[in-house]
Amino acid sequence: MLKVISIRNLDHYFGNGSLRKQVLFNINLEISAGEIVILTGPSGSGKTTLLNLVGGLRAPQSSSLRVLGQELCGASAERLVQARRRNGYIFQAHNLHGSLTALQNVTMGLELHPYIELEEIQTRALQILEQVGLGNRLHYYPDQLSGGQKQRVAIARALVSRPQLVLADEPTASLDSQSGRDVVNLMQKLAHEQGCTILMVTHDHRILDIADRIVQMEDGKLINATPATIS
Ligand SMILES: Nc1ncnc2c1ncn2[C@@H]1O[C@H](COP(=O)(O)OP(=O)(O)OP(=O)(O)O)[C@@H](O)[C@H]1O
Repeated sequence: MLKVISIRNLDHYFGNGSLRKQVLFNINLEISAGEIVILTGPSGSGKTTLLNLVGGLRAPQSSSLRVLGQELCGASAERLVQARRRNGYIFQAHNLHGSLTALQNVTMGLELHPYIELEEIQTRALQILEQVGLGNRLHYYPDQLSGGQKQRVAIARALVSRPQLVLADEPTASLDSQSGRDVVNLMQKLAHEQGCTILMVTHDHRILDIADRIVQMEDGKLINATPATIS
């Protein structure tokens, strides 16, 4: 099966000289198309660093990190930007633009894709906002939406370009348990419909069941990679 993510012997360091500190140690991980993988572990264990490397938000320093067939180790800044644009991102703090409506925030997710016609952009944005249950909130600004609704806009924005890979960092952290559950159910449903792969960092034990596989990190190392059903 096609490997969407393939990481071999990956180390990562922050800082220089005497401040240089290793935060990832010999990471090996493969994720197949359509898998939902949760990355969990204690604070400071390196989860966000790994997610950011996979997303091209940081440059990998050594060994091999292939995402959607492209090697990111040694890639130019321009190649990393291109790699970033192919993925969908969902963050804890949703990162919506406060001065744009729900609809405008979602269309922005498509405007980076110059080959998609304006009319198609509008159609897809309306359709996905309907799918996330916000068809009646299209012209609301983030301030006028609840935490869960904002996060649903963020999901719509991440998925509207139908990316093959979605990276999510603590997408439920700011939500109450019901909203958190709704948000991950929605991610799971849309990902299955679109056939996309999800790599999600979370501390939230209430949502581990949506994963096909749970990967545990500790002190910069992967300590297991169990099927979700066993955990
Ligand atoms: N920009 C940076 N510069 C220097 N050190 C960093 C930087 N970002 C992270 N670190 C260090 O790297 C280690 C891993 O951090 P990371 O944020 O990846 O952990 P995490 O598992 O995602 O933690 P949390 O669950 O608290 O978000 C920590 O020791 C952290 O202090």
